[in-house]
Amino acid sequence: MKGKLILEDGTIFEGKAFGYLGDSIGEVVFNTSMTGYQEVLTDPSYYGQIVTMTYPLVGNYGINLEDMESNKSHVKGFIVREKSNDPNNFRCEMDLDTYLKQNKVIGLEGIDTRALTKILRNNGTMKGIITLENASLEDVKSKLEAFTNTEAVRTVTRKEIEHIKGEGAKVAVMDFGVKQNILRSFAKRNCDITVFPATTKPEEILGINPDLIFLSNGPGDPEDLEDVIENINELIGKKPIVGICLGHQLLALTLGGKTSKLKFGHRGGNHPVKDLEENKIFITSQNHGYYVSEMPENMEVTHINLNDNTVEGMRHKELPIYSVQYHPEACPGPKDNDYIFDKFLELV
Ligand SMILES: NC(=O)CC[C@H](N)C(=O)O
Repeated sequence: MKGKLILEDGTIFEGKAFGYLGDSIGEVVFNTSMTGYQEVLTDPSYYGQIVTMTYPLVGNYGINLEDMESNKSHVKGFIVREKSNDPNNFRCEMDLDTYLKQNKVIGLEGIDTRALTKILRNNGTMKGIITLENASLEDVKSKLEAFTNTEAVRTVTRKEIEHIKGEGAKVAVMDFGVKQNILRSFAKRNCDITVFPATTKPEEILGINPDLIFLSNGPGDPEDLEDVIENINELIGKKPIVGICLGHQLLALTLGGKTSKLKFGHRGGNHPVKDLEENKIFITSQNHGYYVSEMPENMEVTHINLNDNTVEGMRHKELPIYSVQYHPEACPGPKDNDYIFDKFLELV
C-alpha cells in the first residue's frame, strides 16, 4: 500500500507503508546507527517521534525478544530506505514488519532517507505525518499544529513500583522512560534496585533509605516537567544523585541551569565525547534533542561533545551529584562507556 510522509514545511516523500497501517503524527528525527534498530524502536525516549534510519538496509537480522529496551515500541513511525524481507540470524524470532504490526507502529519504506536527513539537518527537526490518505495540505497542517508531546514522560513511566533484588548498593531509580540496559547495568553490579513511577513524591523515595538515586532517560522537553523538578529539588543534598540524558537535563534545571533544543539532535552510535576527568575520548551512543545550554553555577563540566562542544556530563562542586547526557548503557552503540556506572557507584 502506498504511503506518504508529509513534513511541516510541505515537503512530501512517497513510499510503501508496512507494519501497522494507520496514519501517525510525530516529530521527525534521524538516527545514524548502522545496527540496533530494535533498541531504537523500544527506547521509551523516542515516544512521540517518527524515526528515520540513515543506514540504507534495515531489518536484515530480524527481531529477537532478548534485546528489547522496554516491553513495546514507542516510536510514532519508522522510516527506512530498504526493508529486508528475508531476515536471517540465529536469534531472529520475527521480522520487522510483524513486530511493527504487533506494536501498532506504521513503517514507510522506499524513502530517500539521505535526502530526508539532509532536509532535517539543514532546516532542523520538524513535525510530520505518515498518511495513507489523500488528505489536503490544509488538513495536514492543522493536524500537525495540534500535535504536542508534553505528556510523554507520564505516558511511558511505570505505573507501579518494581523491585529487582540484589545484595549490593540500594539504588532508587526514577523511571521517566528508563531503558532496560540501565537496569541491567546496575543489576550486573549486584545493586538492589527499586524503580519508582516518575511522579513519586520525594518522601516515598527517601522512605526506602537508598544509597543512590538515579534519574533516568526519557522522552520530551525537560522544561515540561515542573512537578518532577520540584520533587528532585527536595532530594538534593539528602542522598547521592546521578542521572543519564533526561535525568541529566532535569538535574541541570533543578540546580539553576538552562536547557535548549538542538537544531537536529544527536541520535546515533558514534558521537565522540571527551571525558575531561579521565582525559580520554570515547565513542558514545546518543539520543537527545535537548541539551544543557547554561550550566548551573555549582556544577562543573566533566564531558564535552567533540562534534559541537555541547555539555555531555557534569559534576557538583561539593555534593555527590554527577550526570551524563549520552548513553553509557549503549544499546544500541558502543559498550566502552560502561565504566560510568562504576563512577556512579563510587558516590555511594
Ligand atoms: N534519551 C533521553 O533521555 C532524551 C532526553 C530528552 N527527551 C531529549 O530529547 O533531549
